[in-house]
Amino acid sequence: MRILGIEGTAWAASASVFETPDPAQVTDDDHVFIETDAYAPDSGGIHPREAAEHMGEAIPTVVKTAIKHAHERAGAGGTNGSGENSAPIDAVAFARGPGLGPCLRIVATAARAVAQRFDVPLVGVNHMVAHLEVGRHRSGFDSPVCLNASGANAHILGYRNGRYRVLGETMDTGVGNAIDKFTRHIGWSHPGGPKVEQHAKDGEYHELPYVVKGMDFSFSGIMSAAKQAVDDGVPVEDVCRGMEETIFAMLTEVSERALSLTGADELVLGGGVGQNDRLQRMLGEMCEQRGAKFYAPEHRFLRDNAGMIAMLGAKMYAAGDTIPIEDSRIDSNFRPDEVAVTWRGAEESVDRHRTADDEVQGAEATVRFDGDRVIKERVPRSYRHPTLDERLRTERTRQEARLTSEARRNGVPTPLVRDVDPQKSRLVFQRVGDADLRECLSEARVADVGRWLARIHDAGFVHGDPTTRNVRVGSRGDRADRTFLIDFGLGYYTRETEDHAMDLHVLAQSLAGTADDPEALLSAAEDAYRTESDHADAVFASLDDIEGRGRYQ
Ligand SMILES: C[C@@H](O)[C@H](NC(=O)OP(=O)(O)OC[C@H]1O[C@@H](n2cnc3c(N)ncnc32)[C@H](O)[C@@H]1O)C(=O)O
Ligand SMILES: Nc1ncnc2c1ncn2[C@@H]1O[C@H](COP(=O)(O)OP(=O)(O)OP(=O)(O)O)[C@@H](O)[C@H]1O
Ligand SMILES: [Fe+2]
Repeated sequence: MRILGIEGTAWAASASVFETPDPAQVTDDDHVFIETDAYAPDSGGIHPREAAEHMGEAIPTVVKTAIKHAHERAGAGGTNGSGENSAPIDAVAFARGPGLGPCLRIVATAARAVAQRFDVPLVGVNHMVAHLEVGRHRSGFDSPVCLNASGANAHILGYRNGRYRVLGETMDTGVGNAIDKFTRHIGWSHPGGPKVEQHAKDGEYHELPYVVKGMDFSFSGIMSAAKQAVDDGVPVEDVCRGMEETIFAMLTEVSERALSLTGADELVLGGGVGQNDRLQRMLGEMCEQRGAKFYAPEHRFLRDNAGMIAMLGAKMYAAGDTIPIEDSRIDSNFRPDEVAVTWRGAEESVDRHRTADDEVQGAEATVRFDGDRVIKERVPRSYRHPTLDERLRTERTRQEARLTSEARRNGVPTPLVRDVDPQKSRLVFQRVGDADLRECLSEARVADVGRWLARIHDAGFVHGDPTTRNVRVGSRGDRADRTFLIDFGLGYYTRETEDHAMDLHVLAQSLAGTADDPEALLSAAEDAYRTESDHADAVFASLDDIEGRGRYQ
């Protein structure tokens, strides 16, 4: 099978030829040819009009080069015969979105023209799914969690029941764009990522805000603080180092959380920021320490490139997932979780249960069971800078002790705190429940969670990570069947409705990531929240806002 791929969502005018005997798996006979013409702005960031002008000029040329290459391959014994008029390809795959509308239109027009010329089918590819499928394909992993760290995006995805679920994502800008905005502020040319990497090598760690909420994260506070630090005279190398240490530790932490939540033991990386060596080393180290496998594709497959479009195009074409020309319009806000994944079996899922014994490795702590006591220790994470690591562990341990008790005082079942030692990042709790909620989901239990969240919000704080693994259910330590909230380490005091809504959003994401029928469960939680809360309308308005926010402008 030979597929022509075309990419041009923002800066890379790129065409490729992907040839494979079996699109379902990586083989020694896979052949990838990529021709890219990059747009580099003279000043500032990417200008949509200039980018589109670049696409208009460069796409026809790179496509021509790729077609010539396909003809050569076909002549060299390919499956489609040779000669100017016979089709040297089986299908044309193009990036349908997300991306800049004017650029996408040029790509789609070129793809339609080539498909018509050779009378072959058209395949419309989601660029973000391509960023993750290229890693999955080349790693040979079965069912990895995927971290996409690209310019306009940042999210962590897992496959379940025919869709890629967004387990966590940025609450504001993409990770590359955040870095590029900082470098623009200090007058460095676009793209800024590689320059930050270079300067960080000579820098000392400078502390910046660290913002993780469940598996979501935010960059805006870090970026304002980074700009301010440079304006205040902190050496730029130190700020670059601080940015890398902070941002990449956040991405590594959420990746570890996603592995822990889903029980997966494979991680793949995608996106242009994935070329950063420090990010790759942090992810590699985290995976090694938890016994998971990590794969990062070569740089030419990480940054935007048509190779990944053709590779996913081949899988889709083999699954019969082609589109008629009249349905091939672009979608500049195309989300990865909108894609019906036709090329993978519904039974494959990142969703494996761990067998329970007397020790559990959580996302950030080791939990030991000792009779009716639970000893939770936040073990150092060597991938993090030691100063940041120490700060996070002590702060979270203190906060967890405080908020677990405060929730209890507000009528929310939580374990009793028997001992706390912030220096050693160690807590001793009463053991509660018989199982994690994720193993025995029911509407009544999820409704309890909605009710408990409303109570703590009315009391002026959030849980910060209300996933189905941070709820214990059962009768241990009590007579009746009860639903306990645990793991308040990411909680904090706040009366902002947006922070309260984030708790509900994290719960929704975790249900989508672990339940077969998340909608009914989520409604149960939301109904209970509505009944219990003093300010439900404002919280739900804010939740709509969070969930409707476009990430791809
Ligand atoms: C929608 C699509 O157009 C968009 N593409 C995109 O953002 O290009 P990509 O090639 O995936 O990523 C580019 C970003 O990657 C950053 N980057 C490149 N090399 C880097 C490095 N060594 N360290 C950190 N960032 C780096 C650049 O600064 C830039 O922000 C996306 O995938 O979000
Ligand atoms: N008090 C408790 N009683 C019973 N089981 C507990 C208790 N505390 C923790 N556990 C068990 O240990 C697991 C990990 O605990 P916890 O969530 O506190 O750690 P963590 O490292 O923060 O995990 P994560 O961030 O992945 O949720 C829980 O999912 C639960 O199964
Ligand atoms: Fe990209």
